[in-house]
Amino acid sequence: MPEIILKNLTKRWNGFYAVDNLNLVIEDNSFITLLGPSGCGKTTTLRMIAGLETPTEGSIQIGGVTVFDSEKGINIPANKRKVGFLFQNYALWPNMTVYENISFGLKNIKEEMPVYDFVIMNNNRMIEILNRMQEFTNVLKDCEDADGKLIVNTAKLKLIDKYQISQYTATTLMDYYQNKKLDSKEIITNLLSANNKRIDEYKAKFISITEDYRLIKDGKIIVKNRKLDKEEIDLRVREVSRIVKIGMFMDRYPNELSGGQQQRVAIARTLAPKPQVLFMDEPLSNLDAKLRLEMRTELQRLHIETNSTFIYVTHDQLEAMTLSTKICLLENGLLQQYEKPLSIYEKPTNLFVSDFIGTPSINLINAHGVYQKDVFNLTIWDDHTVQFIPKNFKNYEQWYKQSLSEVSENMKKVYKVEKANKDRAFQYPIAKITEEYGSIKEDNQLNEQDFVIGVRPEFLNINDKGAFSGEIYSSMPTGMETTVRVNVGNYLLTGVVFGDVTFEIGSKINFDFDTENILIFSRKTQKLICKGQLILTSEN
Ligand SMILES: Nc1ncnc2c1ncn2[C@@H]1O[C@H](COP(=O)(O)OP(=O)(O)OP(=O)(O)O)[C@@H](O)[C@H]1O
Repeated sequence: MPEIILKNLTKRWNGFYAVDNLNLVIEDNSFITLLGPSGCGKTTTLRMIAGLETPTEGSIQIGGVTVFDSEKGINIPANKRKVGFLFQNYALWPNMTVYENISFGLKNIKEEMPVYDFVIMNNNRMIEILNRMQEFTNVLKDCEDADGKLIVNTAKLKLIDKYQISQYTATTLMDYYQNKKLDSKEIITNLLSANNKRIDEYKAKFISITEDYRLIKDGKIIVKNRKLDKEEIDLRVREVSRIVKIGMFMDRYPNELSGGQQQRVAIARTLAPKPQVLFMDEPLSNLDAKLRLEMRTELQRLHIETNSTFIYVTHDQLEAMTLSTKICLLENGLLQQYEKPLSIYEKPTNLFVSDFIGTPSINLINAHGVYQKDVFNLTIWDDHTVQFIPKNFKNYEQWYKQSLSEVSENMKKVYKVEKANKDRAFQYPIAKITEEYGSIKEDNQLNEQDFVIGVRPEFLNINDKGAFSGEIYSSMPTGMETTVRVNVGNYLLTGVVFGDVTFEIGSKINFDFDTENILIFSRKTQKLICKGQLILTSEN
């Protein structure tokens, strides 16, 4: 499956940048989620790659083929990009059976394709099956009722499923069985001679046949602009139905299926034409919570089984975390981070990413202080003096200079053209019991001594020996874990305690951060500086 390369991809509507200079390499066989809050440009990005939206600038390559290039004037339409779509409103045709819903699109395909000999292919397949006579009769015997009568539909499905054959081949095999003409030796001899006759006819026309039944002439695979054969259509329908486990519903109408089953049919319909890339725009958002979870598992399996590249749009960070090989996190049309889910969770590049990823959200704490002798000496929560000891990090001055210059580079870009939507910094949340007004520093007053500490809830370690003290503000046990909020002065911290634990509201507790996984960001540039440890030095 192909690699997708986006270069300087931009979509602009007048002064509004929906997607701004996006550069991305989507590796073969990956499962990418485009993630971000509402309006950040996810759907626009997906639609541009798929060919449903024309970018303003940039280029798109799919599998080495340039499908869009604003400078070279290339724009291959969506139906020629070999891509499949699955949207949240998957609308199956109500007047068609499941089989017809899946096969309908296949009947309309007409393109250059190799020519196969399905007669020889099916004869050989039947020979293989009949050579294992005992197994074959056992399969059919399993489908007899108490009176020894074959239940035809069940038997057909069983054969299709077990031997991965089409319904036509299954019918022929059942005819042999039901008419008691099951002298396998004789049938095999007849099938072989029919094959030899066809091969001789080909030879007379200087045509030979490959192991996978494609025809060859003058050393070249014969290719024809043709429609799919009914045998090919049936094999494809059966193959995709097996993958999404709907083989038994082929004759039902959509209104005779549950929501999850309908969604599976929609997936099968999308997979049937073998798209190079599968685009999914919030395909699970219409399903209830339980079904969503089930379908997530199905999608993960589907990705492995089909070996395709999946591009998935969601605003649900949990869905992105659990499904993707990589997350492409967008905000306000700009790429924030493109990495494996856990790397994003553990090392978010900036405050926006740290806050967007993770449930419950990360605790963000404003800090002020100086960097001396490889350590940050800081004041947090108005009156606590703490030390942040960085892990594998040196030379903050240099880091700050570099980070500031990168930000001002971006600013230059921002002001070069009018970007109506690019003039605000991310307003990160600081949890407090009561809101204060007028105390928030303006961006232009911030400097290299302003920081934000980030603590994931699982690193809040409530224990008697903890150096910090606080009070339980709320406690929400789920059985498996308890989400607890602790207040320190006017500030609130969220923690997750694993196991069946409860806390009394209002009780005094001690805590610390017993880990090297605490994050420190620059408040001025909002970028991650490094990870490290946070220890209390004194509390006034
Ligand atoms: N045709 C259009 N004309 C003008 N602006 C548009 C148009 N289509 C989309 N936008 C704007 O572009 C921005 C990005 O839209 P997009 O649909 O890509 O967001 P999204 O991240 O998919 O959001 P959601 O999760 O809400 O679907 C939005 O602010 C939207 O209002």
